[in-house]
Amino acid sequence: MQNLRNIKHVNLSNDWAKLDRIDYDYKFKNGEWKRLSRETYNRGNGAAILLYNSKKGTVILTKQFRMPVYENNELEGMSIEVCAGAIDGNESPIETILRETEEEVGYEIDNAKQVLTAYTSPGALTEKMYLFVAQYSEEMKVNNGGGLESEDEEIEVIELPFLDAIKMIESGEIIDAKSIMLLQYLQIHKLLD
Ligand SMILES: Nc1nc2c(ncn2[C@@H]2O[C@H](COP(=O)(O)OP(=O)(O)O[C@H]3O[C@H](CO)[C@@H](O)[C@H](O)[C@@H]3O)[C@@H](O)[C@H]2O)c(=O)[nH]1
Ligand SMILES: [Mg+2]
Repeated sequence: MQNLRNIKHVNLSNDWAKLDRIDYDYKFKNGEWKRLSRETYNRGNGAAILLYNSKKGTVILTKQFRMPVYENNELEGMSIEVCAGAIDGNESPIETILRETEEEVGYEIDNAKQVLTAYTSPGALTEKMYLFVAQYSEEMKVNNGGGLESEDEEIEVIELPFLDAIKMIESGEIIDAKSIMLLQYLQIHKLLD
């Protein structure tokens, strides 16, 4: 890029994920160069999916404790979200989401459609989320979900009417961005009544 030079990464933390301070020269539109720094947290990319059943008018969501939500004093840390997970190693987003759908909510789905991609917090995170939707039915249920014990996950699976989920966005019970985006995607495209 012609307006960027001398990029230097200074690692601040390298534990579960990586936090770097990235120093760089940035050229403003008026031609002035200035040295800037931005802290950038890298925990990889992620994939999320909203399962819906257009015959029953229902969706599948999850509920779990999220420490960052607790830390920000919201809903005792409990977060209602679509099924989601971090993309491991060489996985593709679709491979991740099929695996997470089975682990977290217990469905083996045969078709998932990627409908959106979104940076969840572009001022701070490198994370890009690949967002999917898929139809589910009873026959696709293969286990009770709940997440992996080996990863200390404790995920409640919730099946509820789509319209109730939409109301929960308005009431502030659903406050997770990727989940709001996917529920509104179904609403905009009228995939459920
Ligand atoms: N030790 C440790 N373990 C962690 C940490 N962060 C996450 N984990 C473990 O890693 C697992 C990750 O589970 P996933 O299902 O793969 O990811 P997720 O937590 O659901 O995150 C998804 O949603 C996030 C929020 O939108 C996304 O940021 C993320 O990319 C992903 O899509 C968690 O259950 C937890 O056991 C951490 O800081 N330390
Ligand atoms: Mg998850």
